[in-house]
Amino acid sequence: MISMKHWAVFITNDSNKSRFVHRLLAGNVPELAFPKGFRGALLSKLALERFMDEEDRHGTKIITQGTQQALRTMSSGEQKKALLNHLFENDHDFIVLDNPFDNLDTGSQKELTKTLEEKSKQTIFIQIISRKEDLLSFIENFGSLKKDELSINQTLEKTFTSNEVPHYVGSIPNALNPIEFNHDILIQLKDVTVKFGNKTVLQKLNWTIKKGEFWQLFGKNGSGKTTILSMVTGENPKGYGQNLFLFGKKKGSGESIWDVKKNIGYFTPAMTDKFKGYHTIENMLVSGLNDSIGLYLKPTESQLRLAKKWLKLINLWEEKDTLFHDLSAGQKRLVMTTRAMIKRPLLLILDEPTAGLDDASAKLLVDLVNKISRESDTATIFVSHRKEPGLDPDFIYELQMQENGSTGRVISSL
Ligand SMILES: Nc1ncnc2c1ncn2[C@@H]1O[C@H](COP(=O)(O)OP(=O)(O)OP(=O)(O)O)[C@@H](O)[C@H]1O
Repeated sequence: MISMKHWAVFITNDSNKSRFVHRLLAGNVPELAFPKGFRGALLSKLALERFMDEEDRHGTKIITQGTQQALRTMSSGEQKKALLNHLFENDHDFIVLDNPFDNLDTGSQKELTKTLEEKSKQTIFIQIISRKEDLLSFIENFGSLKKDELSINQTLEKTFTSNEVPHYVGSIPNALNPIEFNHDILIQLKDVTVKFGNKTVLQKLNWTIKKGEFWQLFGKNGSGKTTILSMVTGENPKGYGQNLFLFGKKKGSGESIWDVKKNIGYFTPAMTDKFKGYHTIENMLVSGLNDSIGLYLKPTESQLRLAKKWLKLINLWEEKDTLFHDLSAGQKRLVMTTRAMIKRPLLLILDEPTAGLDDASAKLLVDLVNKISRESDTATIFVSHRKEPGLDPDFIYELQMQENGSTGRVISSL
């Protein structure tokens, strides 16, 4: 009988995680002393992405056979549960859990913890982990991955080396061409309801976002956070015919999607993961001024001067010619947040910007967002399941799931 030795492998933004996971699944990590022929499976965002692609391209339902709904339209929690059930139904000796709690609300985290605890008697788990608070309590073997090198640590304490968080230098740079908007209210939802088929997802929501306000959008998996964001960005056709006002205009009153988008800076980590281009980080920043990903026009002197100010602020000026592709995950997030902010939009939307980051990088990003909110009159919506230590929003908009759709409530933290 094989002993149930579970592992946590701590990674930082410098670790070559995907190479390591690949080696693990191929049975190529002798440090863990797994028997030959041990069969492993992977619970990760990438694994989910593959199932979604398969469904999009060939209509093949593999992990959601019991339902009509497309995997891609499910909430993160629903997707993870579907994949985990699928993995448990098949015979595996070990399962690699790549940051399993990312994108999960606290209720779903507890539920997942319980399931994993139960299953830990039959299946070996290897938790790839970047936030200390996520450690599964039944794990007693620890390693850390620096670049490609796995070191085995005797104790948990030895696994964590403190990362110094540097401070930002200077203040948030001004806009090149400030956006003219002379009203106080940016976004207003009055009794907005959204249904998919028979299912009501949002029920009579009321939300007013004013200039300069800092909001955290909070709610369980499946409560409708992504849906409400797609109403705010004007992308969701379900906004037509409702009392939805975007930057002073009623949705459907002849405004184009670009009229709305020019006022918004948007970042979600999926943008980074999918971004395959080879651009310098300087060009990446400048492209944020044109709302494009690549850079199609030669940047002007004033655009380059502005990019320099931002790069100095985030301590990446020395790296201006580095390819975006070659940055660490934490640096990429800082660049993408800055890129979303460089035009000084009226509204900055950051959708789970800290998911998958280690503690030090998450803190760095949170500090930047607090600073942006303090020093500019851009309003911010920060979506996160975690109570991010140090995040300092003015208000929380909480979606509360009810039987007939989520309702919203405002919690002031002023
Ligand atoms: N196009 C669609 N068709 C059917 N159902 C949908 C569609 N889009 C979303 N839903 C459902 O609406 C609900 C809300 O989904 P949404 O993605 O907005 O939640 P969320 O709060 O963002 O979740 P998470 O935190 O897990 O990302 C979910 O139950 C989801 O399955």
